[in-house]
Amino acid sequence: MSENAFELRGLVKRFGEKVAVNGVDLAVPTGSFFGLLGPNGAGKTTSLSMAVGLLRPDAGTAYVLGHDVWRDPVGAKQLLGVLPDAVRMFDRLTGLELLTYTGMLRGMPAEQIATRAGELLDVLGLADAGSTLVVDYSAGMKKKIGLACALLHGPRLLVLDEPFEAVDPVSAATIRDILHRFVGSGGTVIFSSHVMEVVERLCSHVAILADGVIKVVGTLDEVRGDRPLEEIFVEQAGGRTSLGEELAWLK
Ligand SMILES: Nc1ncnc2c1ncn2[C@@H]1O[C@H](COP(=O)(O)OP(=O)(O)OP(=O)(O)O)[C@@H](O)[C@H]1O
Repeated sequence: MSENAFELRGLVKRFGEKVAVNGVDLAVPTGSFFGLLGPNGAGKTTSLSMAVGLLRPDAGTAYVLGHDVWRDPVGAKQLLGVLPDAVRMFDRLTGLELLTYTGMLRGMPAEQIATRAGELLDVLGLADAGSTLVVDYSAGMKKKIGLACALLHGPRLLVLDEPFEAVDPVSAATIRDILHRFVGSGGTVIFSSHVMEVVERLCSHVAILADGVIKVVGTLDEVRGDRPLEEIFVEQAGGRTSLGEELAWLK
């Protein structure tokens, strides 16, 4: 097995004049719980979208357990579970229908789809919402059904864009348990987040992305040293903009 579950080499993406991602290199060791941090607009979603085959890069390559995502998409995607950011789902389906459809697209046997879909809906607290249209789900429920879709086929690498955003604390604890079990069984997780506590609590490795480049990367202990992770983040992300006279009227 490849030493790195996930490898990005020289990823670049421009939108017109804007260079959103400016040569991202990242190696995610197999079995790691990897947090990708960065301020708003840093290029996290753009990098992860290119890395999982959802957005074509202008340059660079992405490998999932040795499979080139763009040259061998079938090989890569069999091993990959993805929770995209703005979850683009077929939301006129119920939760159960969406899982069933996802399983069929994956070529899974009907019986296996039914068993796993039922278990996922149960564990994620969506059993009662199994017959509700996804379009009528709350933001947190959409996140959870997106995660269920990512897990259904039993991937070996999970790439999750802000999986804890909008999720209540009980569900967040369940998701943490699921991800811990996944990593414990040899899987690899990479997720983006703005929440330092979540990253410090969960991650073995961390990278900070700002202005479309990786500023710092390593094990959690290597990156934070003896300082709070938030301090490193603020430093790498360009520091705080302090208020002068601006918004003085906001009294
Ligand atoms: N489709 C697009 N068209 C034009 N510009 C885009 C597009 N997608 C992203 N961008 C720009 O690329 C930059 C990086 O955006 P991206 O969504 O990757 O950031 P992010 O780190 O995920 O931010 P956030 O934490 O706010 O979700 C931003 O300046 C954004 O405006």
